[in-house]
Amino acid sequence: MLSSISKVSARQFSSTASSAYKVAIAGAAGGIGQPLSLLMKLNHKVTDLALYDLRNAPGVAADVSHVPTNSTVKGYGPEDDGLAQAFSNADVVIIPAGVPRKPGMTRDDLFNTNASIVRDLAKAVAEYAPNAAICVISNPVNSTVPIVAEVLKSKGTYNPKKLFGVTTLDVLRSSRFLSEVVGTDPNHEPVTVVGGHSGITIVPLLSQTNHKDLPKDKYDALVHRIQFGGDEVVQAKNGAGSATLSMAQAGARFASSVLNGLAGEADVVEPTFVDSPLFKAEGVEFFSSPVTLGTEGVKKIHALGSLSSAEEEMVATAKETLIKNIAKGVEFVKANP
Ligand SMILES: NC(=O)C1=CN([C@@H]2O[C@H](COP(=O)(O)OP(=O)(O)OC[C@H]3O[C@@H](n4cnc5c(N)ncnc54)[C@H](O)[C@@H]3O)[C@@H](O)[C@H]2O)C=CC1
Ligand SMILES: O=C([O-])CC(=O)C(=O)O
Repeated sequence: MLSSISKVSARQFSSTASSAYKVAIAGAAGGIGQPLSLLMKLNHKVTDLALYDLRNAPGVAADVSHVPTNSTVKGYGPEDDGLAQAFSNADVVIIPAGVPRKPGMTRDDLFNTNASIVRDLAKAVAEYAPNAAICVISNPVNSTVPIVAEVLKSKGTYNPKKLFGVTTLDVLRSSRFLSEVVGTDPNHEPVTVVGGHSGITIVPLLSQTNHKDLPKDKYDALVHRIQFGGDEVVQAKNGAGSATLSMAQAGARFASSVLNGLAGEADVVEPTFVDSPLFKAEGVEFFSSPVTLGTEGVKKIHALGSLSSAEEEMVATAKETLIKNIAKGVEFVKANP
């Protein structure tokens, strides 16, 4: 029997439903964008792949287009209404556009540059692809997702069921790092990760795995590694950027799950950062938890389930930070519409 992770991986490239989708990627020539474009080219549900970037998207498109799957690939730059052409009629828009971290920076340090990039791309989605499911990769995700929501609200096209912050890399890392600690196959170690996508807002629910009794030192080190896994890559790349290849796999898995949901497949569940009722009463407008994906986007937002006391504490801390990160995004759009 396939484990849940294997099932998700097997479905990433499959075409079980009769479906034909246009996927647009903004930032397609970047470190994430290029391998993500390749992985989306391998997805048989994608029939039209539109690659947009400020530079070099036509080159990436020409390259990827030689892969023999049943889709057309076109690359667009900002000239000749390229953004309109790339986004128009897209079913899914994936946004990895923006600058990555260098050593010593937090994701929040990217806000000043990436906020306006994401705001402007959100305006284009509102205009050219108002029905698209939007997958936001650009950091800081805890703020860029509220930025997109705020722009879409101002344009009257906000659909909370179709806006997703991509937190899948935290899920992949959790499986991998847990399997390293316990000496198992990561394919058999699904881990639910909730909260947000930065440091202490990343909360892995290890008490819901088969390894809830890890010794405290191992547990603490594992949680820290999951929360700060991004830093490991930033430091190893030593100024040349952050995670790109593992992020491309995470982004492709998430976007493929969105497509599987749109195609009507059953039981497609991924943790993702969405407009969520879970802690709205406490002022937390967006929160990541497992979400069932369906034909209209979000079908069901799942509650967190039972938590250990350590997890309860981490969720409480995450909520405090998230409230601030979300407000920062909302205020940015209000001040800079
Ligand atoms: N959500 C997550 O888990 C993760 C998010 N990230 C974030 O993804 C973003 C991209 O990272 P990389 O691909 O490594 O960066 P990169 O610098 O290699 O690529 C970014 C691309 O975006 C393009 N770009 C910039 N402004 C644009 C605009 N207005 N329209 C279209 N394209 C534009 C650039 O030309 C470049 O090709 C960063 O913000 C990074 O922090 C990275 C890893 C994981
Ligand atoms: O660490 C970063 O800046 C990139 C990122 O979000 C990750 O790798 O999780």
